[in-house]
Amino acid sequence: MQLERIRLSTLHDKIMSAEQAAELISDGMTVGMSGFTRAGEAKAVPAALAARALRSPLKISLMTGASLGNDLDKKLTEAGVLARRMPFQVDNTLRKAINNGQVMFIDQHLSETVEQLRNHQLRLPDLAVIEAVAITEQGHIVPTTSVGNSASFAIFAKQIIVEINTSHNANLEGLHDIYIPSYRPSRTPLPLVKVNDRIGSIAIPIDPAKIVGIVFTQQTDSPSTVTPPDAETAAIASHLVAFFEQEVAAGRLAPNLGPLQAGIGNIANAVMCGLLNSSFENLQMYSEVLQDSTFDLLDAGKLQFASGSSITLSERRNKDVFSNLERYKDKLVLRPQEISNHPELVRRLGIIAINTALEFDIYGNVNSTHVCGTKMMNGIGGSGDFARNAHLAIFVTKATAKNGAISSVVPFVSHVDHTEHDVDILVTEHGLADLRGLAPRERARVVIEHCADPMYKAALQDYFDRACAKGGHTPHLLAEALSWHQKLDEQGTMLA
Ligand SMILES: CC(=O)SCCNC(=O)CCNC(=O)[C@H](O)C(C)(C)COP(=O)(O)OP(=O)(O)OC[C@H]1O[C@@H](n2cnc3c(N)ncnc32)[C@H](O)[C@@H]1OP(=O)(O)O
Repeated sequence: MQLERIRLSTLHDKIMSAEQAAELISDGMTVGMSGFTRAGEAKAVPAALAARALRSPLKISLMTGASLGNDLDKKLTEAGVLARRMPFQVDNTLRKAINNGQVMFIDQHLSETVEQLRNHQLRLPDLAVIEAVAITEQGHIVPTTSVGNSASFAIFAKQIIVEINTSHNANLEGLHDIYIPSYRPSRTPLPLVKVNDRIGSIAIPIDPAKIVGIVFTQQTDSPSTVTPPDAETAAIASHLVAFFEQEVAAGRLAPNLGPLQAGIGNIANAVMCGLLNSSFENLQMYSEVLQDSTFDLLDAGKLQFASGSSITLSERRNKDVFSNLERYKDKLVLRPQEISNHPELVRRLGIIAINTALEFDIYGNVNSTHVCGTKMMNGIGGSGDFARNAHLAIFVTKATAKNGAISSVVPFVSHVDHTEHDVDILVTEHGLADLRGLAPRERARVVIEHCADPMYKAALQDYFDRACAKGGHTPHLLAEALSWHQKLDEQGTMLA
Protein backbone atom coordinates (compact mmCIF):
# COMPACT_ATOMS: atom_id res chain seq x y z
CA MET A 1 0.00 0.00 0.00
CA GLN A 2 2.82 2.41 0.94
CA LEU A 3 4.93 1.52 -2.08
CA GLU A 4 1.99 2.17 -4.41
CA ARG A 5 2.30 5.82 -3.44
CA ILE A 6 5.87 5.92 -4.82
CA ARG A 7 5.30 5.08 -8.47
CA LEU A 8 8.96 5.60 -9.48
CA SER A 9 10.35 2.36 -8.10
CA THR A 10 13.98 3.54 -8.10
CA LEU A 11 12.99 5.80 -5.19
CA HIS A 12 11.84 2.93 -2.97
CA ASP A 13 15.23 2.70 -1.32
CA LYS A 14 14.94 6.31 -0.13
CA ILE A 15 12.32 5.38 2.48
CA MET A 16 13.52 6.20 6.00
CA SER A 17 12.21 7.19 9.41
CA ALA A 18 11.37 10.79 10.28
CA GLU A 19 14.28 10.75 12.74
CA GLN A 20 16.72 9.69 10.00
CA ALA A 21 15.32 12.37 7.68
CA ALA A 22 15.64 15.04 10.38
CA GLU A 23 19.37 14.17 10.59
CA LEU A 24 19.71 15.45 7.00
CA ILE A 25 18.99 18.97 8.25
CA SER A 26 22.12 20.73 9.53
CA ASP A 27 22.72 23.76 11.68
CA GLY A 28 22.57 27.00 9.66
CA MET A 29 20.51 25.61 6.78
CA THR A 30 17.68 27.44 5.07
CA VAL A 31 14.79 25.01 4.86
CA GLY A 32 11.58 25.38 2.82
CA MET A 33 8.64 23.39 4.12
CA SER A 34 5.17 22.78 2.77
CA GLY A 35 2.17 24.11 4.67
CA PHE A 36 -0.33 26.90 4.22
CA THR A 37 -2.87 27.95 6.87
CA ARG A 38 -2.51 24.70 8.84
CA ALA A 39 -3.04 22.58 5.74
CA GLY A 40 -0.63 20.24 3.99
CA GLU A 41 2.40 20.89 6.17
CA ALA A 42 5.14 18.30 6.51
CA LYS A 43 4.43 16.85 9.95
CA ALA A 44 6.75 14.02 10.99
CA VAL A 45 10.10 15.55 9.95
CA PRO A 46 9.70 18.96 11.68
CA ALA A 47 8.45 17.20 14.84
CA ALA A 48 11.50 14.88 14.72
CA LEU A 49 13.74 17.91 14.09
CA ALA A 50 12.36 19.66 17.19
CA ALA A 51 12.95 16.50 19.27
CA ARG A 52 16.50 16.21 17.92
CA ALA A 53 17.24 19.89 18.69
CA LEU A 54 16.27 19.35 22.33
CA ARG A 55 19.09 16.78 22.52
CA SER A 56 21.56 18.54 20.28
CA PRO A 57 20.81 22.23 19.54
CA LEU A 58 20.68 23.59 15.99
CA LYS A 59 19.18 26.61 14.28
CA ILE A 60 17.69 27.02 10.83
CA SER A 61 15.91 29.65 8.76
CA LEU A 62 12.45 28.28 8.03
CA MET A 63 10.27 29.30 5.11
CA THR A 64 6.80 27.90 4.55
CA GLY A 65 3.76 28.86 2.53
CA ALA A 66 1.93 30.30 5.53
CA SER A 67 1.03 28.98 9.00
CA LEU A 68 1.71 25.42 10.16
CA GLY A 69 -0.68 23.15 12.06
CA ASN A 70 -0.05 20.39 14.57
CA ASP A 71 1.69 22.86 16.92
CA LEU A 72 4.83 22.60 14.78
CA ASP A 73 5.77 26.27 15.08
CA LYS A 74 5.33 25.92 18.85
CA LYS A 75 7.50 22.78 19.00
CA LEU A 76 10.20 24.26 16.78
CA THR A 77 10.22 27.51 18.81
CA GLU A 78 10.38 25.69 22.15
CA ALA A 79 13.29 23.59 20.87
CA GLY A 80 15.11 26.77 19.81
CA VAL A 81 15.27 25.65 16.14
CA LEU A 82 14.06 28.87 14.57
CA ALA A 83 16.63 31.58 13.91
CA ARG A 84 14.54 33.15 11.16
CA ARG A 85 10.96 32.47 10.08
CA MET A 86 8.95 33.69 7.09
CA PRO A 87 6.45 34.62 5.68
CA PHE A 88 3.43 34.06 8.06
CA GLN A 89 2.51 32.33 11.33
CA VAL A 90 -0.40 32.13 13.76
CA ASP A 91 1.20 30.38 16.74
CA ASN A 92 1.08 31.88 20.21
CA THR A 93 4.50 30.60 21.35
CA LEU A 94 6.22 31.69 18.14
CA ARG A 95 4.39 35.04 18.33
CA LYS A 96 5.91 35.63 21.78
CA ALA A 97 9.39 34.64 20.55
CA ILE A 98 9.03 37.03 17.62
CA ASN A 99 7.86 39.85 19.87
CA ASN A 100 10.68 39.43 22.36
CA GLY A 101 13.26 39.42 19.58
CA GLN A 102 14.29 35.74 19.83
CA VAL A 103 13.10 34.79 16.33
CA MET A 104 13.66 37.11 13.38
CA PHE A 105 10.34 37.13 11.52
CA ILE A 106 10.02 38.44 7.99
CA ASP A 107 6.39 39.43 7.49
CA GLN A 108 5.95 39.30 3.75
CA HIS A 109 3.28 39.51 1.05
CA LEU A 110 2.60 35.83 0.42
CA SER A 111 2.96 36.10 -3.36
CA GLU A 112 6.46 37.52 -3.05
CA THR A 113 8.55 34.93 -1.24
CA VAL A 114 9.27 32.66 -4.19
CA GLU A 115 9.62 35.59 -6.59
CA GLN A 116 12.43 36.90 -4.36
CA LEU A 117 13.96 33.41 -4.29
CA ARG A 118 13.73 33.17 -8.06
CA ASN A 119 15.65 36.43 -8.37
CA HIS A 120 18.19 35.46 -5.70
CA GLN A 121 17.10 38.27 -3.40
CA LEU A 122 16.68 35.64 -0.67
CA ARG A 123 18.94 32.71 0.07
CA LEU A 124 17.68 29.62 -1.74
CA PRO A 125 16.57 26.71 0.45
CA ASP A 126 19.28 24.11 1.01
CA LEU A 127 16.58 21.55 1.59
CA ALA A 128 12.81 21.28 1.05
CA VAL A 129 10.45 19.10 3.10
CA ILE A 130 7.21 18.59 1.22
CA GLU A 131 4.08 16.67 2.22
CA ALA A 132 2.75 14.60 -0.65
CA VAL A 133 -0.05 12.25 -1.45
CA ALA A 134 2.11 10.40 -3.97
CA ILE A 135 5.22 10.48 -6.15
CA THR A 136 4.47 9.93 -9.83
CA GLU A 137 6.18 7.63 -12.37
CA GLN A 138 8.38 10.61 -13.35
CA GLY A 139 9.35 11.23 -9.72
CA HIS A 140 7.19 14.35 -9.52
CA ILE A 141 5.53 15.30 -6.22
CA VAL A 142 1.73 15.41 -5.81
CA PRO A 143 0.94 17.80 -2.92
CA THR A 144 -1.86 17.28 -0.38
CA THR A 145 -4.25 19.89 1.02
CA SER A 146 -2.12 22.91 0.14
CA VAL A 147 0.30 23.94 -2.57
CA GLY A 148 1.60 27.13 -0.94
CA ASN A 149 5.27 27.64 -1.84
CA SER A 150 5.99 23.91 -2.09
CA ALA A 151 6.56 23.79 -5.85
CA SER A 152 9.21 26.51 -5.94
CA PHE A 153 10.85 25.32 -2.70
CA ALA A 154 11.25 21.86 -4.24
CA ILE A 155 12.48 23.28 -7.54
CA PHE A 156 15.05 25.61 -5.89
CA ALA A 157 16.29 23.31 -3.09
CA LYS A 158 19.39 21.17 -3.57
CA GLN A 159 17.79 18.27 -1.70
CA ILE A 160 14.20 17.23 -1.02
CA ILE A 161 12.59 15.13 1.69
CA VAL A 162 9.10 13.95 0.77
CA GLU A 163 6.61 13.11 3.50
CA ILE A 164 3.93 10.86 2.07
CA ASN A 165 0.78 11.22 4.14
CA THR A 166 -1.44 8.16 3.80
CA SER A 167 -4.21 9.77 5.88
CA HIS A 168 -5.06 11.57 2.64
CA ASN A 169 -6.97 9.66 0.04
CA ALA A 170 -5.00 9.11 -3.18
CA ASN A 171 -7.82 10.82 -5.07
CA LEU A 172 -6.39 14.20 -4.07
CA GLU A 173 -4.25 13.69 -7.18
CA GLY A 174 -5.65 15.86 -9.95
CA LEU A 175 -6.77 18.66 -7.65
CA HIS A 176 -3.63 20.76 -8.08
CA ASP A 177 -2.51 23.04 -10.89
CA ILE A 178 1.21 23.75 -10.68
CA TYR A 179 2.36 26.66 -12.82
CA ILE A 180 5.74 28.31 -12.43
CA PRO A 181 6.25 31.76 -14.02
CA SER A 182 9.12 32.11 -16.46
CA TYR A 183 12.24 34.10 -15.66
CA ARG A 184 12.64 37.82 -16.36
CA PRO A 185 13.44 39.61 -18.61
CA SER A 186 11.56 37.29 -20.96
CA ARG A 187 8.60 36.64 -18.61
CA THR A 188 5.33 36.15 -20.46
CA PRO A 189 1.82 37.03 -19.20
CA LEU A 190 0.27 34.44 -16.90
CA PRO A 191 -2.12 32.52 -19.17
CA LEU A 192 -5.04 32.51 -16.74
CA VAL A 193 -8.13 34.46 -17.75
CA LYS A 194 -10.89 32.57 -15.94
CA VAL A 195 -11.10 31.43 -12.32
CA ASN A 196 -11.35 27.78 -13.38
CA ASP A 197 -8.56 27.80 -16.00
CA ARG A 198 -5.93 25.12 -15.57
CA ILE A 199 -2.55 26.33 -16.77
CA GLY A 200 -0.03 23.92 -15.27
CA SER A 201 0.65 20.32 -14.25
CA ILE A 202 -0.94 18.14 -11.56
CA ALA A 203 2.39 17.44 -9.82
CA ILE A 204 5.54 19.40 -8.91
CA PRO A 205 8.11 18.75 -11.66
CA ILE A 206 11.51 18.07 -10.08
CA ASP A 207 14.54 15.96 -10.83
CA PRO A 208 13.89 12.82 -8.71
CA ALA A 209 17.63 12.54 -8.06
CA LYS A 210 17.17 15.42 -5.60
CA ILE A 211 14.91 13.29 -3.38
CA VAL A 212 17.18 12.21 -0.51
CA GLY A 213 14.57 10.81 1.83
CA ILE A 214 10.96 9.61 1.83
CA VAL A 215 9.06 9.41 5.10
CA PHE A 216 5.59 7.99 5.64
CA THR A 217 3.10 9.55 8.04
CA GLN A 218 -0.59 9.25 8.80
CA GLN A 219 -0.96 12.36 10.90
CA THR A 220 -3.91 14.52 9.84
CA ASP A 221 -4.09 18.30 9.31
CA SER A 222 -5.13 20.24 12.39
CA PRO A 223 -8.76 21.33 12.24
CA SER A 224 -9.38 25.02 11.64
CA THR A 225 -10.25 27.10 14.68
CA VAL A 226 -12.99 29.22 13.11
CA THR A 227 -16.07 29.70 15.23
CA PRO A 228 -19.61 29.98 13.83
CA PRO A 229 -20.85 33.53 13.09
CA ASP A 230 -22.03 35.56 16.10
CA ALA A 231 -24.38 38.56 16.16
CA GLU A 232 -21.58 41.00 15.29
CA THR A 233 -20.00 39.03 12.46
CA ALA A 234 -23.48 38.26 11.08
CA ALA A 235 -24.22 42.02 11.13
CA ILE A 236 -20.96 42.70 9.24
CA ALA A 237 -22.03 40.11 6.65
CA SER A 238 -25.48 41.64 6.25
CA HIS A 239 -24.05 45.14 5.67
CA LEU A 240 -21.81 43.71 2.96
CA VAL A 241 -24.60 41.75 1.31
CA ALA A 242 -26.78 44.92 1.23
CA PHE A 243 -23.85 46.82 -0.31
CA PHE A 244 -23.35 44.13 -2.99
CA GLU A 245 -27.08 44.26 -3.79
CA GLN A 246 -26.83 48.04 -4.32
CA GLU A 247 -23.76 47.64 -6.52
CA VAL A 248 -25.51 45.07 -8.69
CA ALA A 249 -28.64 47.27 -8.93
CA ALA A 250 -26.43 50.20 -10.00
CA GLY A 251 -24.74 48.04 -12.65
CA ARG A 252 -21.30 48.34 -11.04
CA LEU A 253 -21.11 44.64 -10.20
CA ALA A 254 -22.22 41.65 -12.25
CA PRO A 255 -25.22 39.68 -10.89
CA ASN A 256 -22.76 37.02 -9.65
CA LEU A 257 -20.50 39.76 -8.18
CA GLY A 258 -17.25 38.52 -9.74
CA PRO A 259 -14.50 36.43 -8.17
CA LEU A 260 -14.33 36.65 -4.39
CA GLN A 261 -11.35 36.39 -2.07
CA ALA A 262 -11.85 36.00 1.66
CA GLY A 263 -9.10 36.07 4.28
CA ILE A 264 -8.54 33.83 7.26
CA GLY A 265 -10.34 33.99 10.56
CA ASN A 266 -13.77 34.11 12.06
CA ILE A 267 -14.93 37.36 10.54
CA ALA A 268 -14.05 36.60 6.92
CA ASN A 269 -15.59 33.13 7.27
CA ALA A 270 -18.78 34.66 8.69
CA VAL A 271 -18.99 37.09 5.77
CA MET A 272 -18.84 34.22 3.29
CA CYS A 273 -21.51 32.40 5.34
CA GLY A 274 -23.65 35.54 4.95
CA LEU A 275 -23.71 34.95 1.18
CA LEU A 276 -25.50 31.65 1.82
CA ASN A 277 -28.73 33.47 2.61
CA SER A 278 -28.29 36.10 -0.08
CA SER A 279 -29.93 36.18 -3.50
CA PHE A 280 -26.61 35.85 -5.36
CA GLU A 281 -26.09 32.80 -7.57
CA ASN A 282 -23.23 31.39 -9.65
CA LEU A 283 -20.61 32.83 -7.31
CA GLN A 284 -16.91 32.17 -7.90
CA MET A 285 -13.95 32.30 -5.54
CA TYR A 286 -10.39 33.16 -6.50
CA SER A 287 -8.88 33.09 -3.04
CA GLU A 288 -5.99 31.62 -1.07
CA VAL A 289 -7.63 29.71 1.78
CA LEU A 290 -10.80 27.71 1.20
CA GLN A 291 -12.58 27.46 4.56
CA ASP A 292 -15.81 25.74 5.69
CA SER A 293 -17.92 28.51 4.14
CA THR A 294 -16.59 27.63 0.64
CA PHE A 295 -18.02 24.12 0.95
CA ASP A 296 -21.26 25.37 2.51
CA LEU A 297 -21.70 27.60 -0.53
CA LEU A 298 -20.82 24.76 -2.93
CA ASP A 299 -23.34 22.46 -1.20
CA ALA A 300 -26.03 25.13 -1.39
CA GLY A 301 -25.44 25.41 -5.16
CA LYS A 302 -24.50 29.08 -4.73
CA LEU A 303 -20.83 28.72 -5.64
CA GLN A 304 -19.82 27.49 -9.10
CA PHE A 305 -16.08 27.17 -8.63
CA ALA A 306 -13.37 27.82 -6.03
CA SER A 307 -9.68 28.35 -6.72
CA GLY A 308 -7.32 28.50 -3.74
CA SER A 309 -3.92 27.51 -2.43
CA SER A 310 -5.14 25.47 0.55
CA ILE A 311 -8.17 23.82 2.09
CA THR A 312 -8.45 24.46 5.85
CA LEU A 313 -11.54 22.94 7.43
CA SER A 314 -13.13 22.30 10.79
CA GLU A 315 -13.11 18.72 12.07
CA ARG A 316 -16.74 18.19 11.03
CA ARG A 317 -16.27 19.56 7.52
CA ASN A 318 -12.90 17.90 6.97
CA LYS A 319 -14.25 14.37 7.21
CA ASP A 320 -17.25 15.13 5.08
CA VAL A 321 -15.37 16.96 2.30
CA PHE A 322 -12.41 14.60 1.93
CA SER A 323 -14.46 11.41 2.06
CA ASN A 324 -16.70 12.85 -0.69
CA LEU A 325 -14.02 14.62 -2.69
CA GLU A 326 -15.34 13.36 -6.04
CA ARG A 327 -18.46 15.47 -5.39
CA TYR A 328 -16.32 18.64 -5.34
CA LYS A 329 -13.31 17.84 -7.49
CA ASP A 330 -14.52 19.43 -10.74
CA LYS A 331 -15.35 22.62 -8.85
CA LEU A 332 -11.99 23.07 -7.12
CA VAL A 333 -8.36 23.77 -7.90
CA LEU A 334 -5.33 24.37 -5.63
CA ARG A 335 -2.54 26.56 -7.03
CA PRO A 336 0.86 27.81 -5.87
CA GLN A 337 0.33 30.87 -3.66
CA GLU A 338 2.17 33.15 -6.06
CA ILE A 339 -0.54 32.27 -8.61
CA SER A 340 -3.53 32.36 -6.24
CA ASN A 341 -2.32 35.78 -5.00
CA HIS A 342 -0.69 37.13 -8.14
CA PRO A 343 -1.18 40.90 -8.57
CA GLU A 344 -1.49 40.46 -12.37
CA LEU A 345 -4.35 37.99 -11.93
CA VAL A 346 -6.06 39.84 -9.08
CA ARG A 347 -6.26 42.93 -11.31
CA ARG A 348 -7.20 40.98 -14.45
CA LEU A 349 -9.98 38.97 -12.82
CA GLY A 350 -11.44 41.97 -10.95
CA ILE A 351 -11.41 40.34 -7.56
CA ILE A 352 -13.51 41.47 -4.60
CA ALA A 353 -11.06 41.12 -1.72
CA ILE A 354 -12.46 40.78 1.80
CA ASN A 355 -9.87 40.78 4.57
CA THR A 356 -9.90 41.43 8.29
CA ALA A 357 -8.31 44.45 9.94
CA LEU A 358 -7.08 44.65 13.50
CA GLU A 359 -7.84 48.37 13.34
CA PHE A 360 -8.41 51.13 10.80
CA ASP A 361 -8.26 54.87 11.09
CA ILE A 362 -10.69 57.63 10.23
CA TYR A 363 -8.92 58.23 6.90
CA GLY A 364 -8.94 54.60 5.76
CA ASN A 365 -5.47 53.27 6.61
CA VAL A 366 -5.58 49.67 7.81
CA ASN A 367 -3.44 47.83 10.35
CA SER A 368 -3.72 44.04 9.93
CA THR A 369 -0.69 42.98 11.89
CA HIS A 370 0.71 44.99 14.81
CA VAL A 371 -1.06 45.46 18.15
CA CYS A 372 -0.24 48.95 19.41
CA GLY A 373 2.12 49.34 16.47
CA THR A 374 4.71 47.01 17.95
CA LYS A 375 3.49 43.48 18.70
CA MET A 376 3.12 41.12 15.77
CA MET A 377 -0.19 39.25 15.64
CA ASN A 378 0.03 36.91 12.60
CA GLY A 379 1.39 38.74 9.58
CA ILE A 380 0.05 40.52 6.51
CA GLY A 381 -0.47 37.20 4.74
CA GLY A 382 -2.09 37.63 1.36
CA SER A 383 -4.22 40.60 2.32
CA GLY A 384 -1.88 43.07 0.62
CA ASP A 385 -1.48 40.97 -2.53
CA PHE A 386 -5.22 41.19 -2.97
CA ALA A 387 -6.14 44.59 -1.53
CA ARG A 388 -3.85 46.74 -3.63
CA ASN A 389 -4.93 45.15 -6.90
CA ALA A 390 -8.55 44.29 -6.19
CA HIS A 391 -11.62 45.59 -8.00
CA LEU A 392 -12.96 46.27 -4.51
CA ALA A 393 -10.68 46.20 -1.45
CA ILE A 394 -12.89 45.57 1.57
CA PHE A 395 -11.72 45.41 5.20
CA VAL A 396 -13.95 44.14 7.98
CA THR A 397 -13.54 44.15 11.76
CA LYS A 398 -15.59 44.24 14.92
CA ALA A 399 -15.83 47.88 16.08
CA THR A 400 -14.24 47.01 19.42
CA ALA A 401 -12.00 44.30 20.86
CA LYS A 402 -11.38 42.96 24.38
CA ASN A 403 -14.89 43.72 25.67
CA GLY A 404 -14.85 47.29 24.45
CA ALA A 405 -11.46 48.23 25.92
CA ILE A 406 -10.08 48.69 22.40
CA SER A 407 -11.67 50.69 19.61
CA SER A 408 -10.89 49.21 16.19
CA VAL A 409 -11.56 52.64 14.69
CA VAL A 410 -8.81 55.03 15.77
CA PRO A 411 -7.55 58.52 14.90
CA PHE A 412 -4.40 57.12 13.31
CA VAL A 413 -3.45 53.45 12.90
CA SER A 414 -0.38 52.48 14.91
CA HIS A 415 1.06 50.51 11.96
CA VAL A 416 0.07 50.68 8.29
CA ASP A 417 -0.31 47.54 6.21
CA HIS A 418 -2.83 48.91 3.71
CA THR A 419 -2.70 52.60 2.97
CA GLU A 420 -5.75 54.80 2.42
CA HIS A 421 -4.96 54.53 -1.32
CA ASP A 422 -5.59 50.77 -1.29
CA VAL A 423 -8.81 50.67 0.70
CA ASP A 424 -12.29 51.05 -0.80
CA ILE A 425 -14.78 49.79 1.79
CA LEU A 426 -14.66 49.47 5.59
CA VAL A 427 -17.25 47.50 7.55
CA THR A 428 -18.02 46.90 11.22
CA GLU A 429 -21.16 45.54 12.85
CA HIS A 430 -22.46 49.14 12.99
CA GLY A 431 -22.31 49.81 9.26
CA LEU A 432 -20.33 50.23 6.06
CA ALA A 433 -18.21 53.16 4.91
CA ASP A 434 -17.81 53.49 1.14
CA LEU A 435 -14.60 55.48 0.70
CA ARG A 436 -14.48 55.46 -3.09
CA GLY A 437 -14.03 58.91 -4.56
CA LEU A 438 -13.91 60.63 -1.18
CA ALA A 439 -11.25 63.06 0.05
CA PRO A 440 -9.74 62.43 3.51
CA ARG A 441 -12.08 64.86 5.34
CA GLU A 442 -15.11 63.24 3.66
CA ARG A 443 -13.80 59.78 4.49
CA ALA A 444 -13.41 60.60 8.17
CA ARG A 445 -17.05 61.67 8.38
CA VAL A 446 -18.41 58.42 6.90
CA VAL A 447 -16.00 56.21 8.86
CA ILE A 448 -16.96 57.83 12.19
CA GLU A 449 -20.66 57.86 11.35
CA HIS A 450 -20.98 54.33 9.96
CA CYS A 451 -18.24 52.22 11.54
CA ALA A 452 -17.27 53.57 14.98
CA ASP A 453 -18.71 52.05 18.11
CA PRO A 454 -21.10 54.37 20.01
CA MET A 455 -18.71 54.21 22.99
CA TYR A 456 -15.96 55.88 20.94
CA LYS A 457 -17.89 57.98 18.41
CA ALA A 458 -17.88 61.28 20.32
CA ALA A 459 -14.15 61.04 21.07
CA LEU A 460 -13.35 60.36 17.40
CA GLN A 461 -15.57 63.24 16.26
CA ASP A 462 -13.92 65.54 18.81
CA TYR A 463 -10.43 64.54 17.56
CA PHE A 464 -11.47 65.09 13.96
CA ASP A 465 -13.11 68.48 14.64
CA ARG A 466 -10.06 69.78 16.50
CA ALA A 467 -7.71 68.41 13.81
CA CYS A 468 -9.79 70.10 11.09
CA ALA A 469 -9.55 73.40 12.98
CA LYS A 470 -5.79 73.08 12.73
CA GLY A 471 -6.00 72.37 9.00
CA GLY A 472 -4.36 70.11 6.47
CA HIS A 473 -5.46 67.83 3.63
CA THR A 474 -5.46 64.93 6.11
CA PRO A 475 -5.99 66.77 9.41
CA HIS A 476 -4.13 65.41 12.41
CA LEU A 477 -3.06 66.47 15.88
CA LEU A 478 0.34 64.85 15.85
CA ALA A 479 0.86 64.82 19.62
CA GLU A 480 -2.52 63.09 20.05
CA ALA A 481 -2.68 60.84 17.00
CA LEU A 482 -1.35 57.78 18.83
CA SER A 483 -2.54 58.76 22.30
CA TRP A 484 -5.30 56.12 22.19
CA HIS A 485 -2.69 53.39 21.76
CA GLN A 486 -0.47 54.92 24.39
CA LYS A 487 -3.38 54.82 26.83
CA LEU A 488 -4.10 51.20 25.91
CA ASP A 489 -0.45 50.36 26.47
CA GLU A 490 -0.30 52.10 29.84
CA GLN A 491 -3.81 51.55 31.22
CA GLY A 492 -5.09 48.50 29.33
CA THR A 493 -7.97 50.43 27.78
CA MET A 494 -8.64 53.19 25.25
CA LEU A 495 -11.75 54.30 27.13
CA ALA A 496 -11.61 57.71 28.78
C1 LIG B 1 -2.81 33.17 5.10
C2 LIG B 1 -3.50 34.36 4.72
O1 LIG B 1 -2.91 35.25 4.27
S1 LIG B 1 -5.18 34.53 4.85
C3 LIG B 1 -5.55 36.02 3.94
C4 LIG B 1 -5.48 37.32 4.55
N1 LIG B 1 -4.56 37.46 5.65
C5 LIG B 1 -4.68 38.42 6.53
O2 LIG B 1 -5.56 39.27 6.43
C6 LIG B 1 -3.68 38.41 7.64
C7 LIG B 1 -4.01 39.39 8.73
N2 LIG B 1 -5.24 39.06 9.42
C8 LIG B 1 -5.28 38.31 10.55
O3 LIG B 1 -4.25 37.85 11.04
C9 LIG B 1 -6.63 38.08 11.22
O4 LIG B 1 -7.63 38.20 10.25
C10 LIG B 1 -6.89 39.09 12.37
C11 LIG B 1 -5.93 38.82 13.52
C12 LIG B 1 -6.73 40.53 11.90
C13 LIG B 1 -8.36 38.92 12.86
O5 LIG B 1 -8.61 37.59 13.17
P1 LIG B 1 -10.11 37.04 13.36
O6 LIG B 1 -10.01 35.66 13.87
O7 LIG B 1 -10.91 37.22 12.14
O8 LIG B 1 -10.76 38.09 14.36
P2 LIG B 1 -10.98 38.13 15.93
O9 LIG B 1 -11.96 39.23 16.17
O10 LIG B 1 -11.31 36.77 16.48
O11 LIG B 1 -9.58 38.67 16.48
C14 LIG B 1 -8.48 37.85 16.72
C15 LIG B 1 -7.76 38.37 17.97
O12 LIG B 1 -7.31 39.73 17.74
C16 LIG B 1 -7.75 40.57 18.81
N3 LIG B 1 -7.95 41.92 18.29
C17 LIG B 1 -8.83 42.31 17.37
N4 LIG B 1 -8.72 43.63 17.16
C18 LIG B 1 -7.72 44.07 17.94
C19 LIG B 1 -7.11 45.34 18.15
N5 LIG B 1 -7.51 46.42 17.48
N6 LIG B 1 -6.10 45.43 19.05
C20 LIG B 1 -5.69 44.34 19.74
N7 LIG B 1 -6.22 43.10 19.57
C21 LIG B 1 -7.23 42.99 18.68
C22 LIG B 1 -9.03 39.92 19.25
O13 LIG B 1 -9.40 40.34 20.56
C23 LIG B 1 -8.67 38.45 19.20
O14 LIG B 1 -7.88 38.14 20.31
P3 LIG B 1 -8.01 36.74 21.09
O15 LIG B 1 -7.54 35.71 20.08
O16 LIG B 1 -7.10 36.89 22.25
O17 LIG B 1 -9.47 36.62 21.41
